Amino acid sequence: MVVKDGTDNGDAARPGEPSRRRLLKSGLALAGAGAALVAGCSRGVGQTSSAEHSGIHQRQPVFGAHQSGVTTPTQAAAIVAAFDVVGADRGRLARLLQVLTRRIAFLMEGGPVPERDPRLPPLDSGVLGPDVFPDNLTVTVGVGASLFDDRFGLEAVKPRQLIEMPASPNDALDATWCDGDIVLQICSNTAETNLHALRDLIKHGAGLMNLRWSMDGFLPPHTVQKLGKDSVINLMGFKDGTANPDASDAALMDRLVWVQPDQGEPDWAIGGSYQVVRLIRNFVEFWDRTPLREQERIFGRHRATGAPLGRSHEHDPVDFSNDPDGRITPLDSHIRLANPRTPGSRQILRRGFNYSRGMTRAGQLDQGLLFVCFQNDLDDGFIAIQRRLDGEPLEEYIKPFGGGFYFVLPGVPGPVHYLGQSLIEAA
Ligand SMILES: C=CC1=C(C)c2cc3[nH]c(cc4nc(cc5[nH]c(cc1n2)c(C)c5CCC(=O)O)C(CCC(=O)O)=C4C)c(C)c3C=C
Ligand SMILES: [Fe+2]
Repeated sequence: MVVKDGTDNGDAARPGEPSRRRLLKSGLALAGAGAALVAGCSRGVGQTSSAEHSGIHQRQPVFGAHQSGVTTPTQAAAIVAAFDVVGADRGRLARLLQVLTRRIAFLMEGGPVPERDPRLPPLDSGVLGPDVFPDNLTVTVGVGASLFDDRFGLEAVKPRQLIEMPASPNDALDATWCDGDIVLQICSNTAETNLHALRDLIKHGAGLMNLRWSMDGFLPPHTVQKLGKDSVINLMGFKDGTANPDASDAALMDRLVWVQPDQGEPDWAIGGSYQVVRLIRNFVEFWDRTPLREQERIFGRHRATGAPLGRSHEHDPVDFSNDPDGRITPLDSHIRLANPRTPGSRQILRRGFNYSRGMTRAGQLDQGLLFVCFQNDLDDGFIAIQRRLDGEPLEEYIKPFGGGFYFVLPGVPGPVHYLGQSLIEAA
């Protein structure tokens, strides 16, 4: 069967896809795949096939007040990719946002890939096979400060605190790894699903956006998807995320993460969030030669348990009031500077990943942290925390070299809308 699909290669954009018909079809396809798996092997009650076990059918919501991928429990794999918009035409920018919405909806919902005339390029890269499974995919779209320069007439509707990421004293920022008009945070259960999504979005965005930089991230699979408990293990061997605010608490997320009507932000931005991405190299060979006690004093937590120094369990409360001189937890430890537990110190929602990309020319491992965090107040959130961290002992072991500040667009209310529609219509 040859089906003509609305790709960006000459066909009109169709915001709001996938259609009900496609959803029904994909549901049938998934049901069929499940039946085939059940039929294909004899399993006892309670046993699951490897496909079911791997969560390929897991699906996150496409529509809602907020985009998925911010408060969603962290997936095991990620790509953060930044793009520059081609040209200086607001109509084309709207078209790009429509195309992205349509493709992201398809990729997150999954379904069979239509065949088409083999004289044309195939509709899909094929790297996942003939059916696209959702695999817990989220694609979260943010915009950088550069989108609000004079190209698209959006200057007057820029989020109040959105600026290009300034360099902190320990940074060695490389411009080719920084900023971008648009950022896509692609997360799912597997690196393959993310690569497939990125290739699809690059293909359909061709002529409308160009890739600027891209970084793959991962987490140890056994540390993710423990509902409500977000700590994972970073490449310095420490539990990361322990003190994160509870992302399943909607009222707390409204207070800390999602932009609210009383914040003086443009109306279109309500329901969005400020996102910070930092590409931070870890000098892991040097770290691995550092005594454990020193490592623990640098972070202010025990490595094996994640417990605060002097305590036994990861989620034991942190209390600096009985340790004013830093005898237990050094005053310049990472957690004490990041969150001194004084009135006015504000929490952020961290959602980072590890990265590893081989070795440097100097023969060292090139590993680090793809740091990501969200907040509804950038000045009181990341910027205030980073200022307190400037000069911390951890700096001897890390070197931030890229990333950016972005604004995550509000969610898409339903199938007839598209990402960033409120922004385009506010201009
Ligand atoms: C400016 C924000 C932060 C940057 C940049 C950052 C880099 C960074 N962090 C770790 C490892 C850990 N961080 C931990 C806690 C922690 N980190 C930040 C902020 C930044 N970290 C905050 C706000 C907190 C929470 C503090 C608290 O409330 O107690 C921890 C401890 C465990 C945890 O709570 O997550 C670790 C470990 C690395 C390796 C790193 C850069 C490479
Ligand atoms: Fe940290």
